[in-house]
Amino acid sequence: MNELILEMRGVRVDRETRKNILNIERFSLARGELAAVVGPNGAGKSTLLQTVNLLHPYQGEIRLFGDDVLQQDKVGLRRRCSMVFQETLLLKETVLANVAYPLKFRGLAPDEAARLAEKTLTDFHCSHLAARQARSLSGGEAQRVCIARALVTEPELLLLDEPFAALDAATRLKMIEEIRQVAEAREIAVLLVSHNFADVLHFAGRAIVMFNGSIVQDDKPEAVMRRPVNEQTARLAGVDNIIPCCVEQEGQDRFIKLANGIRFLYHGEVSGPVSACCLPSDALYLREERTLRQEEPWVEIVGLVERVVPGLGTYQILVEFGGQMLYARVPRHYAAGKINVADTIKLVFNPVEAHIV
Ligand SMILES: Nc1ncnc2c1ncn2[C@@H]1O[C@H](COP(=O)(O)OP(=O)(O)OP(=O)(O)O)[C@@H](O)[C@H]1O
Repeated sequence: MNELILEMRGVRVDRETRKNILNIERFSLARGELAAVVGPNGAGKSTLLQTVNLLHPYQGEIRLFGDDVLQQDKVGLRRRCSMVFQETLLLKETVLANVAYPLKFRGLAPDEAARLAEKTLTDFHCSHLAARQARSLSGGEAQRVCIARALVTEPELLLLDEPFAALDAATRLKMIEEIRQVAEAREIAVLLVSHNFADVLHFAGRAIVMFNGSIVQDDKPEAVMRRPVNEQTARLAGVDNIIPCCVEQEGQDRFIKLANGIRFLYHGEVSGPVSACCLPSDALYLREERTLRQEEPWVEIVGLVERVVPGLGTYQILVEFGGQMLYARVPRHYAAGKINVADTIKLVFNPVEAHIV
């Protein structure tokens, strides 16, 4: 089994004014594992990272690098971790001095600290910024320097609290990819808080979904997207079709009923009350695009085209059926110039792709 970098058992964080800001039954992270933490505002994501970074008093057990935090020198353990925040907390000094600072703090000679800082700036493609005053940097540059400063100490655990939120999409993706490569090469375990599920899919092998201080789902990002644990998670993961539905029980069988009398046999699990049917737009096909085999239980939806949104590779078609809106992704060569607003359109899906929440 992979060496565990972080283990949490029955960890609770309370405040004077609020109990259970964090309530983690069990959680662990292995060396080199890349995990993303997602959840709505106030779910406890930052509290989780800060608690792991030993900034909050807690009840329960936290082990870092195999050691119980309460039995160990916290400074020593914290030095093996680095944390980056959404705000770029840089000192009023040069970039080089900022990146060298954590090394000097650890007692390295100034020359050696500067040498390692320069190397890290080069590794992280910002050596050209070394002599600049940190306060004069753009948001993207400053965040890049913060990441370099976090990596200069060669941490074993990197905690990233939404550091990319203010960056443009291209810079964000580039930085995420670079951090992923560095983390993989150096076997750094990473916990990344993000509100952007596309970033999560790019970066992490595991998505941790939090609500009200607790972890409600811990799975591969694609599994969270295709089989979200509840409707809110489906929205967080960007599931584009979350259609109100009801369940009809007939003997052993369960049928899902959507608008317009559309009804299909459901083979998945149903636990607790049902609010909606998640149907990713890539599970919907144009009727004409698909050769339907008799043995496959395809469900047909007839609707009216409301909008056609051009895209690279696929067009997004917004379809109205029985008062419901549905997004479908259609290959460009089927859609461009052929599907127009107010057209009647036939879509099909295989019920195995539907997921009930
Ligand atoms: N000092 C405090 N006293 C009382 N409540 C607090 C305190 N600090 C945080 N909280 C509450 O704890 C909850 C979790 O906060 P946290 O910042 O961890 O959430 P988050 O998931 O990171 O949110 P966001 O996505 O908005 O950054 C919130 O409801 C917040 O208001």
